[in-house]
Amino acid sequence: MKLQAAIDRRSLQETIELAKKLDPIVDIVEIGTSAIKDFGFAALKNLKSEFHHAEILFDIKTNDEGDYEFKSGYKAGADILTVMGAMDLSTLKKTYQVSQDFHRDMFIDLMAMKNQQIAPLMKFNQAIFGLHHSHDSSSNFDATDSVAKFHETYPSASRIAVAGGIDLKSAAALSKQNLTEIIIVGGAISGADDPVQSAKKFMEVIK
Ligand SMILES: O=C([C@H](O)CO)[C@H](O)[C@H](O)COP(=O)(O)O
Repeated sequence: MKLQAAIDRRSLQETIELAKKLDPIVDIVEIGTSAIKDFGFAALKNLKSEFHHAEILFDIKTNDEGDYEFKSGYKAGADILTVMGAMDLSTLKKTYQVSQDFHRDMFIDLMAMKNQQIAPLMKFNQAIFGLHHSHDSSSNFDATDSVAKFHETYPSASRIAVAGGIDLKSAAALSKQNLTEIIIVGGAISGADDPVQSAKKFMEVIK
């Protein structure tokens, strides 16, 4: 299982400094949606060249203009880009085509989608399917249960990621369950007093 550490709601300088500190420790560093919106690709495009170990994901949550946004994101250095699964299928076809052309990864964010709405997305068989509990939701999220239900319905989806308030306990449970390729941890790492130590603890729990 891989650890993706998400950096959200920080200044540009803090985002870049923390990304570089996390690079040697985690598998994927996520530049969160807030940073993409606040600063844009132009401010972040040199980051990848300063990385030595981790992959970099820009959480752009594409809704439309799939071709343009994905080409821009990969050219800015992303290894992985995100698109919202609930959007028009033509947008996902375009983002998938661009990801294949660039030989990089597409992450389909399944936020707020019902299990049965997801079936048409299975044709994107090399994509990462992200079970993502909304930051704004007040409902509880059982990550292992969501993964189990998704796997039962879509056994062919081999690349599963999960996000939304993941803590050490749920990381350990997901690791034991052994169905998830990537766990995404935001606040529990980037909001910790010592994000590097916190990331190390998550790595210990999942390896
Ligand atoms: O993608 C995210 C969210 O939509 C805000 O942009 C977060 O990075 C993701 O949910 C992980 O963060 P935590 O829920 O704080 O672990």
